[in-house]
Amino acid sequence: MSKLRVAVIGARGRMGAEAVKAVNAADDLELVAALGRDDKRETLTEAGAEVAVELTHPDASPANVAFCVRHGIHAVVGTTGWSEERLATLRGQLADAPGTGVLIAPNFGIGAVLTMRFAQQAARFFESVEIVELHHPGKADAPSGTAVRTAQLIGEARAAAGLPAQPDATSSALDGARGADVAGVPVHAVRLRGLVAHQEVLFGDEGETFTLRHDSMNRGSFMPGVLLGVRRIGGAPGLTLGLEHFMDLRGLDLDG
Ligand SMILES: NC(=O)C1=CN([C@@H]2O[C@H](COP(=O)(O)OP(=O)(O)OC[C@H]3O[C@@H](n4cnc5c(N)ncnc54)[C@H](O)[C@@H]3O)[C@@H](O)[C@H]2O)C=CC1
Ligand SMILES: O=C(O)C1=N[C@H](C(=O)O)C[C@H](O)C1
Repeated sequence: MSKLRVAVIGARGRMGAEAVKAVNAADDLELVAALGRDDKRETLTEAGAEVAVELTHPDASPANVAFCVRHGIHAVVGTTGWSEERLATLRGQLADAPGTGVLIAPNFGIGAVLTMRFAQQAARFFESVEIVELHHPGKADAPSGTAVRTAQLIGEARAAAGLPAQPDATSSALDGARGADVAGVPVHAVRLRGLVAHQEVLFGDEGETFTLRHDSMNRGSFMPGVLLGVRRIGGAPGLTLGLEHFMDLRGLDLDG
């Protein structure tokens, strides 16, 4: 059986280095290119990459992915910062590249995907909800892509259930004290030496609170999700948003 030819873009970064190790350790995958910031994108085509894992910086990711799509290379993207505008541009690029697949996953951690799903399911039952994401101090963006996606999913679930905006009597606050408003959900970002990637979703209502927490203790935690994406993306043309689409979530279906 021939091996799937995989490239890693951002290969010398924290996540990219881990992805290089994971691809090298997989019997069914062959690492054909490992690109750093100064390498030409043409290295991907010269190496005959079939799938590229993209783990760079929000400012660099759209151009890297556009190159892949133009050359029929499937992309598994973990980089954050994919705004609606950037996604719309990518959808246009994919329309001209039938057969090419791009997975954009805010978080490759299985527990993080489940946290998002459970938060979506719990959202309609509580008056209040806030998100606290906690990361290493080297992280470029805030709030995290995972927190933004979680807040969007909660906001959609609250709207679908007809819930009003959350009550909040704050009339005097220092800038930032109530976090960033994402889809009506306050999101707070902590940056602390010693942390890797963590998130709490706090729900509250009369007399009770309910907290979902996920912790990635190391970047190896993301690799089963990266490899799942690499193996599945060739069979999923177009844009896939979120690793959950490649996971069997039967029994965790969203109703309504
Ligand atoms: N989806 C997920 O599960 C995860 C996503 N991430 C995201 O992945 C991205 C990278 O995170 P880290 O590895 O921690 O960052 P990092 O800063 O350690 O690594 C990024 C690497 O990309 C390189 N780079 C920048 N521009 C480039 C370009 N145009 N071409 C090739 N390489 C380029 C940098 O030189 C650096 O080596 C961030 O957006 C982060 O939020 C991080 C962890 C998990
Ligand atoms: O930069 C990180 O480290 C992480 N980035 C992703 C995000 O922004 O959600 C995923 C995870 O939180 C780790």
